[in-house]
Amino acid sequence: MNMPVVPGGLLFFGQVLELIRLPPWDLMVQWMERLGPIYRFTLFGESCVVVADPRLLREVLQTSMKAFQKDLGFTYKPFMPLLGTGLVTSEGQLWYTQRAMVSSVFRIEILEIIPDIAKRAVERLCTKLESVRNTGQAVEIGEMFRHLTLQVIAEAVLSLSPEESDQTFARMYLPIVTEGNRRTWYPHRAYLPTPAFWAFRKDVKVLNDYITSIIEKRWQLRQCEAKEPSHPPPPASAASPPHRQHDILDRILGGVHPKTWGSATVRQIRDEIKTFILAGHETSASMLTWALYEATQSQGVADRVAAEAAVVFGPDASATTPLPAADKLGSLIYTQCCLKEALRKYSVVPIVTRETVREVSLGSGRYLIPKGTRMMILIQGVHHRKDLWPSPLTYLPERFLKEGPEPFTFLPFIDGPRNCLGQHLALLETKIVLATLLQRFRFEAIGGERAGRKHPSMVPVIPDDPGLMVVVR
Ligand code: HEM
Repeated sequence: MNMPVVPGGLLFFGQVLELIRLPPWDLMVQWMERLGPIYRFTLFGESCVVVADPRLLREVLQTSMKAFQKDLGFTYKPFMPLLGTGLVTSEGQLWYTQRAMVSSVFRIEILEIIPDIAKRAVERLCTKLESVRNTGQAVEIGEMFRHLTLQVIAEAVLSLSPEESDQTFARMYLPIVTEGNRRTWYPHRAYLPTPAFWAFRKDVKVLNDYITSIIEKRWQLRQCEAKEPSHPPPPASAASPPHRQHDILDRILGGVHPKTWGSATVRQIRDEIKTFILAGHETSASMLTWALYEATQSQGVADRVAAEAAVVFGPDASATTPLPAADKLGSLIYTQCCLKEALRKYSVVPIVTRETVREVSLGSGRYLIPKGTRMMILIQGVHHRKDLWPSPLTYLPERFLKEGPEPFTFLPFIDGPRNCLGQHLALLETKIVLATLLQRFRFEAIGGERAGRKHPSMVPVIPDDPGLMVVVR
């Protein structure tokens, strides 16, 4: 393969012992600093190629993308019961059709309702924070952000109320995510018939039944509405929420022809919905957590966000102040830079993997990669390269005030045709939240230097236990 190889390692097992000691992506970045932006190592007898070079990544993610597929047997395996054949994990024609169907919903249509949903969610959080303000009581803000982002995505996708999101949905959903994370590091948990194994199966079934029932009832409701537009609304339920807006489910159902309606369509929509919710809340919560952490470390950053918020929301903005028009929200420029810099410095998703489906040559024939090779796109490596990002470990939101960045050098949402569908939603939602919080409160992180330490194994990357504890003033 004509590229540097990580030295040492055990026969067959390769570098596995080294990789479980440090956060593996931190170690891979150290290897990158020694060996360069493309190298390989061995894991359980398989060759893994790590890439952190923008030009080569353009080939992997764009120009030669057909030679690569998602690595379903490895990275995504523990989450397959949630992701199914949704957008993140589908391939070929199915991916193409589904992506075409929801692209404009995520890029344009849904963005109209996100600011109001985010505003309501952050106001609920402000009420909770008011109750601990100046008491000296510390709260774990990361957990609060996870609830907030789950409420936002659950309302945008299914019009769920915050209570349904926190109580019914979070209770069904979060144990599955927790077990999925455990299975990433202890894959045997997916095979041994322990109580956790059976609980996981039951949790997945309950969640599937719940979402299927919402989809089927909503479909029937839409059919009635189409036949009889003045039909009195049915009693409020998850299928017909009291304040049902034109949510993502409605927009997807609007594109389904009655002739194609059936259990296969329902299953596919169910997998898409589970995918949007999984892909769309922990990542955004992690970005918010790190951006807030950095604001606790620099009063200058916190004050600048607060000043920008005062201009955009009004100096005395409160729960009842309506949000300004969408174009004015675009003026939260520095706030957005803070979020982007958090994505760069902490690389919330530090790595994504692919597998070659045929032999492929990269770098104008310099590297010949055999079929079946695992490709590791080292996002954190690209974000921490000193030649691309001077002083890479320093948090400098101003970097994003300039033109750029150069293509394939800023990859929190990757790039190319399979880039993140929810990136605009995520940045819009979180800039409203961050600006509101820093305008109204001052936060102090407790725990000293430990507060900024990354959890060694969780993806998206979050602070290490006990999370980001803050006192509110
Ligand atoms: C800070 C927030 C987010 C980050 C860092 C993030 C990151 C990513 C990354 C790295 C990928 C590529 C995964 C791969 O290639 O294997 C991805 C794909 C995806 N993301 Fe996000 N994401 C975020 C928010 C969201 C939100 C809010 C949604 C909303 C539903 C979302 C939906 C998706 C979907 C559907 C895909 C698959 C796209 C495709 O393959 O066509 N993401 N995201």
